[in-house]
Amino acid sequence: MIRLEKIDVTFKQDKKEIKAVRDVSLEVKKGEIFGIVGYSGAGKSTLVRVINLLQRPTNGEVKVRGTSLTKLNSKELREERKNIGMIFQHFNLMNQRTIYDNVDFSLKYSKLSKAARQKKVLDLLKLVGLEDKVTAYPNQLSGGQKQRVAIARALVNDPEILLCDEATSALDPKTTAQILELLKELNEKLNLTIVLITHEMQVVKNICHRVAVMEDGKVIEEKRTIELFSNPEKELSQDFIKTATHIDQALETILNHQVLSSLAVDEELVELSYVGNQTAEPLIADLYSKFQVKTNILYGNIEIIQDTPIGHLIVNLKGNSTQRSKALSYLETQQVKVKTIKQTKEKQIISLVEGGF
Ligand SMILES: Nc1ncnc2c1ncn2[C@@H]1O[C@H](COP(=O)(O)OP(=O)(O)OP(=O)(O)O)[C@@H](O)[C@H]1O
Repeated sequence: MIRLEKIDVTFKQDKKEIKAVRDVSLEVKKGEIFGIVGYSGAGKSTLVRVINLLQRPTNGEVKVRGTSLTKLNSKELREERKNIGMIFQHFNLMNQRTIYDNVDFSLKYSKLSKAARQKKVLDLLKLVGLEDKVTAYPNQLSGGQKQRVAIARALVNDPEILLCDEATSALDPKTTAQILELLKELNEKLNLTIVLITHEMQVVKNICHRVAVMEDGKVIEEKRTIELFSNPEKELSQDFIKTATHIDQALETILNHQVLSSLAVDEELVELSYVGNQTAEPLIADLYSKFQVKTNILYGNIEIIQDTPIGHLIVNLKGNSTQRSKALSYLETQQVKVKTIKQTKEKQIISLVEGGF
């Protein structure tokens, strides 16, 4: 549906060049929800605006349904853009007009009859759950409701593509979840292709099928969401995942907590992660029966991403170092990823004791 080929965007500012997007190639398939995630300044907004040529690339090709947008004249481009709706963080509604008029405005050049046009607007407002707000004004609506109006407006020309530029960033978590649910519904009902940019991995986790991670204008990792969550390769991706699974907060709490973080010589603090339907309990029971290693779970979290559970645990393993090492190897044979967070080196302690401490 969308193909970006070797896109560069360079801005010139006070004789300085800012390379906002560097050599990005991406493909988004029809009916897909594709996420672009990155910190502020990574180039996400610039890249998403390239898709409908709100931002012309300095180099590279933008193809939508096989058509090269950069080669179209302005009339052809206007026509092609009808196929691409867009919503923004701050909704961009016209405050002096009613909700009905805000949606209807985008049909200004449509060839629909008056009755068909009216039906279209009312149907869309119903689709986004605002049939009772037809005569209200934007400042009488909540943030979530305003975004619903913006979604209705973006869909008025029956586009196949919806671009979402930080569409939930101004909303509280509950409203964010409701808007994401609506986007998911529209994706399924209308087979709408959605490209969504965000700095929140939580958003990606909830609805994206695939995701690209951007840093410094480049796409540094791109894969299915489940794969990114189960096997993030780049450090930045790992950081993002930690914020979505809350494992970073858990670790901080544990490491700052004297009782939790102080380890005896036969203990080890370990992070375990696993994907799929296995649960941790039988494995943990195995660690005791097979290797006499006792496991104390300090934190546990299971995310369901596209119907697949992904588990993260922080555990304290207690046993002698040979037993612990065998237990960890065993976990790895069971497709559990193991990362030691903290251990007390026995040798160090022995040498301190021998040294008279
Ligand atoms: N019109 C412009 N002129 C000059 N520089 C720009 C322009 N638009 C964006 N930039 C710069 O390009 C870089 C990428 O900005 P962009 O807005 O695409 O990033 P982003 O990842 O969307 O960040 P944010 O979420 O904060 O908007 C930044 O350094 C920004 O300052």
